[in-house]
Amino acid sequence: MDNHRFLEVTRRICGSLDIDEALYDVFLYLKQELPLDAILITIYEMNPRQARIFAMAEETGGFIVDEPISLSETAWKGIGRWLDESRSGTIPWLRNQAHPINREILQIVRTGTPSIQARAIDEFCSITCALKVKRTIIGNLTLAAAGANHYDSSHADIIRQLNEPFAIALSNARRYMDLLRDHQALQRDAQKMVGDTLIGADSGLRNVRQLIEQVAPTTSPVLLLGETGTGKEVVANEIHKFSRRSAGPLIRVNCSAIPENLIDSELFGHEKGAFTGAFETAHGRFERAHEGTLFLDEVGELPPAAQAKLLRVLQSGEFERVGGGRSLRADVRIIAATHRDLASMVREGQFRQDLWYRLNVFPITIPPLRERKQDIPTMVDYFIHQKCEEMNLPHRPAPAPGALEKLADYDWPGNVRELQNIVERALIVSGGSPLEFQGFHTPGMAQTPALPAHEDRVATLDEVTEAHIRTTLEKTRGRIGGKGGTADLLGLHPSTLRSRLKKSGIPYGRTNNTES
Ligand SMILES: Nc1ncnc2c1ncn2[C@@H]1O[C@H](COP(=O)(O)OP(=O)(O)OP(=O)(O)O)[C@@H](O)[C@H]1O
Repeated sequence: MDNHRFLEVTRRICGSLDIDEALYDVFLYLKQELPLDAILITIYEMNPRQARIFAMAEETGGFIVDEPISLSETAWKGIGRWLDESRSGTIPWLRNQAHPINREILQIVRTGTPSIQARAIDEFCSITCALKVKRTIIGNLTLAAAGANHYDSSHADIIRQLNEPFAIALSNARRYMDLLRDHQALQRDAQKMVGDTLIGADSGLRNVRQLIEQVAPTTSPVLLLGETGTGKEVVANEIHKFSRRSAGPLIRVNCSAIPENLIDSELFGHEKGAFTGAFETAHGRFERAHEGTLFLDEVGELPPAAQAKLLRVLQSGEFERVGGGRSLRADVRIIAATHRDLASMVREGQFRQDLWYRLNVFPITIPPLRERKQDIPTMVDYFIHQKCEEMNLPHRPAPAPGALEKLADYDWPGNVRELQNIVERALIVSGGSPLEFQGFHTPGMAQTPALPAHEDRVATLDEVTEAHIRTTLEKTRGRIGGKGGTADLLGLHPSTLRSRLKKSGIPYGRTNNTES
C-alpha cells in the first residue's frame, strides 16, 4: 500500500470517535482498492471467555454491533493458541477464510447482513489480522468478500500495515463508549437522587422561580439559603439548566463530606506524587466544572484554609493543583448553598467576611415547607409517581381520605426531604391500599418512627437505629460535632452522621439546637 493510500485510510479510521461512521468511511474507500463486501472488528476475551462482533461496515452503512457471539470449543482452543503466540511475536497473525474460526464468524455475520446473506458460506473469502497495541491484542480486523480466493499476499501486506491505525481507533472507540455509558449512568443516577422538576414553581416557590429566571442567564455567583431539605440542590439544577452553560457540566461538591486534609485536592486537583497515594495527576472539581457550574453545597462547613483558597480563585480565577507550581484557570460559575446562618458565622469569625461578600452577590432564600403548605398535595402526587416508578410498583395508590389534611397540620422540620421519605414509607407499608401517612413527629420530641398497623410487626434495624439517633440528638440538643456531640456519643464521624440524618429526613442544625 503506498503512502498516499495509507494516509487516506488512517485519516478515515481516525476521523471519528464513532467507530461505525469511521469504519464505513474506510469501507467506501477500500472498496475501490480491493475486493470487499464487509469489514468487521471482532473482540475475543479469555477471562471471562467471550467473543463479540464489535462493529462492522458493509454496503448499507456502518454499525456498532457490540453483541456476544457463541463459538465452538474448537474455535476457542484455536483462539487461545493464537492469543498466546501473538503475545510473544511482534507481527500480528493473519488467517484466511479456510480457517474454521473465520468460517464460524462469517457464518454469523452473513445471517445479519442483507448484502451478503443470500450467499453460501463457501462463496466467501476473508482475511483477518489481530489488532495489537504494544503486546496486547485488543481485537481483530477482518475483510470479507463474496467469491473464492480473492485475497493474496499483497492484501496480507495491506492489512498488516493497517494494524496500527485500526488498533488505535478501536482502543479509542471502546474507551469513548465506556465513558459515554458511565456519563449517562451518572446523569441518570443524579437525576434520580435529585428530581429534575421544581414542584411549586407556580405557587409556593413562585418568587424563587422568578429569581432563578433573572439570575440564570448571567455569570454571577448565586447563594442559596434555606433549611435542610428545602430543595437547594433542585434550585441549583434549575439555575444551571436555564443558564447559557447548560451544555457544560454541573459539578457538585458537598463541602461537609470531604475530610479536611483532602479538600484542597478535591477542589483543585493534585499532581502525580503530590502525596502518598497520588499515583496519577487528578483534575479537581474546579477543572472538571470548566465552562459549566460548580455547586458548593454546605459551603458554611469549609474549613478556614479552604475558605482562603476559594476566595483566591473567585478573585483571580486562578488556582494550582496540590504539588504543582503552575497557575491554572477555569471558567466556572459558582452556586453555593448552606442551611447555616452565614451572616452570624461571619460575625462570630467562623466564616471569612470577604468570601461571604463574594458569594452573597445574588442570594435566594428558599422558604421552608411549613410556609408553603399549598404545595403539599402536588408534591405528594409527584413523589407517589416518582417512587412508584423507582420501586417498580404496579399500582399507584392515592392518599386515603383525610390523609392530606393530616400532612398540612404538620410543621415539616425536615422539609421536602422529610415529606418525600414519609411518602416512600407509606408506599412500602400500604401494600397497594390508600396511603395513610405515618412516622412524622412533633419537632423537638424524640420518637420512635411510627410502625405500620400490624401489631406483630418487628421494627427493622434501620428504624431502631433511626429512633436511637433521634433520642441521642434530643439529649445533645441537636449538637452534631465536638466532644459530647451526637456523633461523638454514637461513635460516628460527623459527616457520616450528617449524611445518615439527611437520608432519613431527620432535621438537624436548626430549631432548638446548634450545629458545631
Ligand atoms: N420543589 C421541589 N420539587 C421537587 N422535589 C423537591 C423539591 N424540593 C426538594 N425536593 C426533593 O427533596 C429532596 C431534598 O432536596 P435537596 O437535596 O435539594 O435539599 P437541600 O436544601 O439541598 O438539602 P440540604 O441542605 O440538606 O443539602 C430531594 O430529593 C429533592 O429532589
